[in-house]
Amino acid sequence: MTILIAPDKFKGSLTAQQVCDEIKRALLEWNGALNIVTLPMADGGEGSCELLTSSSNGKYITASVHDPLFRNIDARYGISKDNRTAFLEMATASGLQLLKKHERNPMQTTTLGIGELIAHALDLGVKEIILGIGGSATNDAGMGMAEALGVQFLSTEGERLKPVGENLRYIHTLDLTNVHTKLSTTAFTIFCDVDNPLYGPRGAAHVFAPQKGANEEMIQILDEGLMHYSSLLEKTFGRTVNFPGAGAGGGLPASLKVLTNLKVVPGMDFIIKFLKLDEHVRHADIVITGEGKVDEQTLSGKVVSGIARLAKKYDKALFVVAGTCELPEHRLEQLNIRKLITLTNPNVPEDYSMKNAAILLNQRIKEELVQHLTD
Ligand SMILES: O=C(O)[C@H](O)CO
Repeated sequence: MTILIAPDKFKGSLTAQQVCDEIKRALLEWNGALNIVTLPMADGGEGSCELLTSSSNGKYITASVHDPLFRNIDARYGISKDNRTAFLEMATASGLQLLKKHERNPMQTTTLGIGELIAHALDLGVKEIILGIGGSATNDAGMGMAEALGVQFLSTEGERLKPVGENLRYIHTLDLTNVHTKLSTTAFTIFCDVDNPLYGPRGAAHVFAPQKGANEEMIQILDEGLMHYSSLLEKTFGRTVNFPGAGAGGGLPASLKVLTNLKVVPGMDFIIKFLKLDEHVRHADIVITGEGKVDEQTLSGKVVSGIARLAKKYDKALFVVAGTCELPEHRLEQLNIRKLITLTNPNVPEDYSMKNAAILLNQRIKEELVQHLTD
């Protein structure tokens, strides 16, 4: 029997690799003859750069860049073994996790750092850049990133503007004289965690700026800035930049769209294709996936729903392991799960379950999954 184990991380307690290892150990303790394939997963968000780098037998490169508040930090990206492809995650250089809560302010934050990482990879001579965006602290529509790649943003008076969200509304001209020469010859793919447009009620400012520290007044200013920048880019380059996904990462895809030959794809679809997951699921008899918390978000393009889609396509029995499940039974039906196994229990405090997730996982697999397979 071939069993595929392809879970996401259990955020705050186990990495995807640890979840794989624990499930595998429990199953082999039951039956050492099982053929087990483990594939630690990510959905395009946190952990994707590691996933893509390790599945390409790649290595990591560290560069000194600027964080969202222009402070120096070291950030890393992956590069494939053949040095052809670089794998970057926006959040490593421009992410919310780099700021303390009181520092969050999308009027003053920049994507300069992720642009510097891109420039570093271009200087190394990669032919392809794959960039995961989301979890950002910014709403500058990629202005900082573009500046790191050689664009200068000028005001009506011809003065250089600092690349932060607040200044989008003041951009009058883009000076492209010193734009990085490799931008036009390098393939760019962005994978996004959301499909929001650049501006408007579902745009970057209205939907994501509040979590980055914006109040109502800032949201209005940022949204107007995005609208202004969008029409300037359309006039200058003749390309539409208010497309689905342009509102991800504080609007960064808008700038990349006009500077490169950009492809924008949903994160999970990209990972499924990159890891050839179709093949793995097709060859398995049983598929096990999971994540820390199964909830409404699980149903919209996360690892569990992506794997569930494939299990359904190839008619494979699907088992889901979760720290907790907050979805009612009828919402779970669409995932077509043979059995859902949860680690938490109403009588046990959540932090106990989080701390002891590895032990609990081993126990539950033996008690519930093995039991089910034996029956
Ligand atoms: O970074 C952000 O703005 C959100 O994660 C949506 O992409």
